[in-house]
Parts: sequence; structure tokens; C-alpha cells
Amino acid sequence: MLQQPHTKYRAFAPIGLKDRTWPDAVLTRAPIWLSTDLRDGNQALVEPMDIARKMRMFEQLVAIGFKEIEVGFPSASQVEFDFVRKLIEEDRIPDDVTIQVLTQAREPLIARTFESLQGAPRAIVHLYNAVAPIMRTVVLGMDEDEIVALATSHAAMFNDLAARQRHTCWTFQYSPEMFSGTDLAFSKRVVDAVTAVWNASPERKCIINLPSTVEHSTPNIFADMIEWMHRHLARRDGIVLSVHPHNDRGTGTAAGEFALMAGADRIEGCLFGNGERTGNLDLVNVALNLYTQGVWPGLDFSNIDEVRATVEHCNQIAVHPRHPYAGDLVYTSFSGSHQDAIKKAFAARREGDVWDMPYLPIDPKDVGRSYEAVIRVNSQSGKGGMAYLLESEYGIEMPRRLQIEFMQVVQGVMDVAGTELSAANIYALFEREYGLATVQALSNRVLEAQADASVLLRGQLHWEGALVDMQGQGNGPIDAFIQALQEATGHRVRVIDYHQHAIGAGADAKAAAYLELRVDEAQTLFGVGLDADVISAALKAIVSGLERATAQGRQGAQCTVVPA
Ligand SMILES: CC(=O)SCCNC(=O)CCNC(=O)[C@H](O)C(C)(C)COP(=O)(O)OP(=O)(O)OC[C@H]1O[C@@H](n2cnc3c(N)ncnc32)[C@H](O)[C@@H]1OP(=O)(O)O
Ligand SMILES: CC(C)C(=O)C(=O)O
Ligand SMILES: [Mg+2]
Repeated sequence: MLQQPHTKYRAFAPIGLKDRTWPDAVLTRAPIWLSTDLRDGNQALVEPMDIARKMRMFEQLVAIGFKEIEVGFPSASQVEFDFVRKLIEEDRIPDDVTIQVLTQAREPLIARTFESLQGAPRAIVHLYNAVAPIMRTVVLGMDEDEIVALATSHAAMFNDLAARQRHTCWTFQYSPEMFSGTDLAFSKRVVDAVTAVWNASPERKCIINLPSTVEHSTPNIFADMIEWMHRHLARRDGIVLSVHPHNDRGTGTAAGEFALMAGADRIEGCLFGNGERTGNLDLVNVALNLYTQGVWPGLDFSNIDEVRATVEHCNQIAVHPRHPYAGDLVYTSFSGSHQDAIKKAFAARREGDVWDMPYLPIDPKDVGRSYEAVIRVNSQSGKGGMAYLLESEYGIEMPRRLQIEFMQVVQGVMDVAGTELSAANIYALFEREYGLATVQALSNRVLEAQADASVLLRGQLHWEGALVDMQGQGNGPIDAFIQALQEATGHRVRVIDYHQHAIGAGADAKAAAYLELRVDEAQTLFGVGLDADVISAALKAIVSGLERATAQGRQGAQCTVVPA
């Protein structure tokens, strides 16, 4: 029988940490953030950044508020080396920012790394070597003792080289590469040996960074591993415990968050999750997840589009439109029921309320987005979304039954076009359907109060291409107009419902009138009028409704074809 391909994989063994505490932990403060955009992110690019791009990224990271930034792998190339030199020699590193650089545990590379840091006021030097069995056997050809010796001998080199550059305030960092694929006891053995060489203490802490170099377990297992290390490492009070998740299973964010719950103090990642293969942990995602729990992350993403533009420029990789918090579409609802709920929640929301909005986990304004894109209308949309757009963009506050009526018009267009309709498209349809640009106000209008408290209305109506004299009397202008209209056009109109509101304020304010009419006791439909004058708006709305009724009557007559 043919072997099933999946049988060549094996399940990741659970850690079996029985007394784990991390599932109940609640994150209440921000971790120490380390951006490795300029190192792990950069090493994963088709075209690594040149110095200009690196500088632009560095300045963006500083502007966001990162205090620790891994700026490169100085022994890898001249560009990497020169960039570190430029930062130092041109005094580009703010006083509250520490740069970090990475080196393999190899003598010449370490020497070159320290050379790149000459004159730096502060620096984190980051040492790594692989510890996982597959790397030990296949790549390095070393047994466990030899790996420990590799790590400790090169860690000792750090002590020596740092002692020769006394003007720099040094922090040492060690990463057991492929920690997530390594037996915990062995990881602890290597890390304990390194921290002993560095004599880590509360006064002179070092950073121990535990990577899921390749993510190959569920995030709860990674969290168990971090909690185990947090509880078992020697010199724990001399260690800043850091994690460095990757995202191969698409759970990098969860792994990072669980790891923080499990005792990690610090987290490494890249903006929007750039990095090797499927990327590093997405720092924006984790930071804004904290933000939406009411925890200030200490990183400023109040203009996320600017950050995204910088990252896209530097990495030459586009951020996906569905990317959490940053994508073009992530604050947009197309589907009708979502739009309906958002519209109602916006209407119910009062200044100062806790953010509790359906389908919007964060206020788009907090990341510099407007509400404009929150609702977009296509064939999946309903009246709520359409009405929201007309209200938010044009100040049109349609009564509910008008929404239902006009949505049929919108739906008809959408069914034919099949594409999205913008607010401007919808307004153009609304304008055409209700004759907003064509229905004219009553000319030479005269309104006279009568002794019996009624009013007399006179004027000239634009009706079917002619200017018709009209006159009527009633208990108000609308009543009088309806009387006059019947005489002038022969159509009997009854007002069923009436809504009006102002659009805008001051000299530019307009009145909007929405009248539901019964025409000739045959049709019920709306008319809409907009005018600077309230009475004109209402009268226009009646003419709008009457014109629609007669147009629909004509259409109905044309359509009534009786087959022979
Ligand atoms: C998970 C991570 O992200 S780790 C960071 C990875 N980042 C990078 O590799 C980017 C920068 N790297 C580079 O520019 C280069 O790879 C360099 C400069 C580091 C090394 O370049 P080279 O010397 O040409 O070697 P190469 O890249 O092929 O590395 C493989 C060699 O290093 C050895 N090696 C790998 N890791 C280690 C280590 N930690 N300590 C000692 N030797 C190591 C391998 O066994 C292999 O040795 P071999 O040539 O004797 O077979
Ligand atoms: C160098 C280490 C921290 C790394 O990038 C990894 O293991 O993913
Ligand atoms: Mg990495």
C-alpha cells in the first residue's frame, strides 16, 4: 500500500508541565520590545536593505518608541558593518536607545562585531549557536559537551573583547538557536553555562533569548517551555528572559503572548511580521493587542499608515489588505448585518464610553484611520450600510422606510454592475432617483395667513416641462400646496409621514425633507427635497414623490404587455 505522505512527520511532544500557571496569567504591562527588522527581517529579504533604507527604518523604529533595536549582523557584509559605524560615528543613536548586533559563535565574526561597535555608548551584543539535535548532528557535527564548550568559549571571548572597549556600556545576549526544537534540560544546561561565564547578576543582567527558530508546535507548548525555563534557569534574577517567536504555523502572535504570560520579560519581532519564511512575530500585532486590552504598549502606532509605508518601502514587500490593524480592509465591513450593527452602535455611542463596538475591535482613529472606510457597499450589503454612507458623507439621515425603498434602487444597480458602490456613486443614484438636482422650488411663492388661521399659497410650478400657475388653501403650507397641486396636475396626494432635518450649520445650512406620500390612492412612495428654505424643501419633496409616482405609472403601463 502507498504510504500516506503525512506519515513522514511526527507529532511534537508535549512538555507535560503539570503545574503550569501561564494560562491564568493576565498581561497588565508592556514587555521590553526588541525590533529585529534590521537583522532578522533584513536577512529574509530578496534584496536586503541598503544603508539609506536601513537608516529610514531605524529612524522609523526610534519614532515608534523602540528602545532596543537590533541593527544588523556586522560581520555578514560591508553594508552591515558600515551601517553600524554610521550610526555610531554620526551620533544617530538617541540617548535612550540601545542598538543590538548579532554574531555567530565564531571567533573572527565576534572580533569583527566588536570592532563595528567601537565608540558606541551602549550596545547589546548577541551571540548564538544552534543547540537542537538536528543542528548538532547534521550541521555542526558536535555532541552536547562540544556544544556547551562552543557556547562558553565564545561567551568568554565577549568578556575579553568588552574589557578592551571600556567606554561602552555592554549588555550580552545569548540565544540557543532552535530552542523550540531542543530538549529543555539541554537548553538549560547550555544557558546556565553561558550565564556563569558572564557572571550574570541582578546588577549586571544578561539577556537570554529563547527562539522558536522554526515554529513547529502549538503555542501552548512553547508557553510551557518558557515557563519551565523561567522556573528552572540558574541566575534567573540576573537574566532578562526574552523570546523570539517565528510564525511557521501562523501562531507567532499567540506564542509570543503566551510566552509573556509564562514569564518572559522581553519579546523580539518585526513590524507587520516580516522575517524568515512566514516571518518573525508581528510586533504591531502584539502591541496593539495589548492596547485593545487597555494596556499602553509604549509603542506609538497612532499613524499606522505612515509606519506601513516606511516598512513597505524598506522591505519592498506589501502589507496584506487583511493584515491585523494595518491592512487596507481591516476596518471595513461589506456585509449588511455587520454594517447595520456598526451604524446603530455609532449612533448609540457617547463620548467617553468604553470602546465596545461590534466588528471593530479598535477605534480606527487610534491608528490614524478615518471612519470613512468602515462601511463599504457591495452586493453583500444592506440598507444600514448604504444609509451610513449617505449620512456620514452627505449628512442625509434617511427615515427607515425610505432606506428600505431606496435600497431596492441600489440593489438593482448592484445586481447589474456586480461591483462596489462608493458613497459618491450612491449619492448620485439618490440624487437621480429623487430628482434632487431637477425638481425646482415653487416660483414666485406667496404665502398669506388668512383670518380663519388657514394659509393661502400662490406660485408657479414647473410641471412636465411647463410653468403652471397654482393656488391653494389649507391649514399649513403643505396642506395648501397639496390642494393647489390637485387642481394644477389632477393628482391627489396625501402625506403619510414627514421627516426633516438640517444638513450643516450657519449660512450654508440646508433643510432636508423626506415625505412619504400616497398618490392617487394607488402608490405609496417617498419624495425627497433639499433646499436652503425649510418650506421649499418640503414642497420639493412632494413634487419629487409625485414625479416618481407618475414616472413609475408610465413604466408600469409600458411593462403591462399582455401576450397574445
Ligand atoms: C536563525 C537565525 O536567524 S541565525 C542568523 C542567520 N543569519 C545569517 O546567516 C545572515 C548573515 N550570515 C552571513 O553573512 C554568513 O552566513 C556568515 C558571514 C555568518 C558566515 O558565512 P560563511 O562562513 O560563508 O558560512 P556559511 O554561511 O555557509 O555558514 C556555514 C558554516 O558555518 C558553520 N556554523 C554555523 N553556525 C555556526 C556556529 N554557531 N558556530 C560555528 N560555526 C557555525 C557551519 O557548520 C558551516 O561550516 P562549514 O563551512 O565548516 O561547513
Ligand atoms: C538568532 C536567533 C535568535 C534567531 O533569529 C532565531 O533563532 O530565529
Ligand atoms: Mg529568527
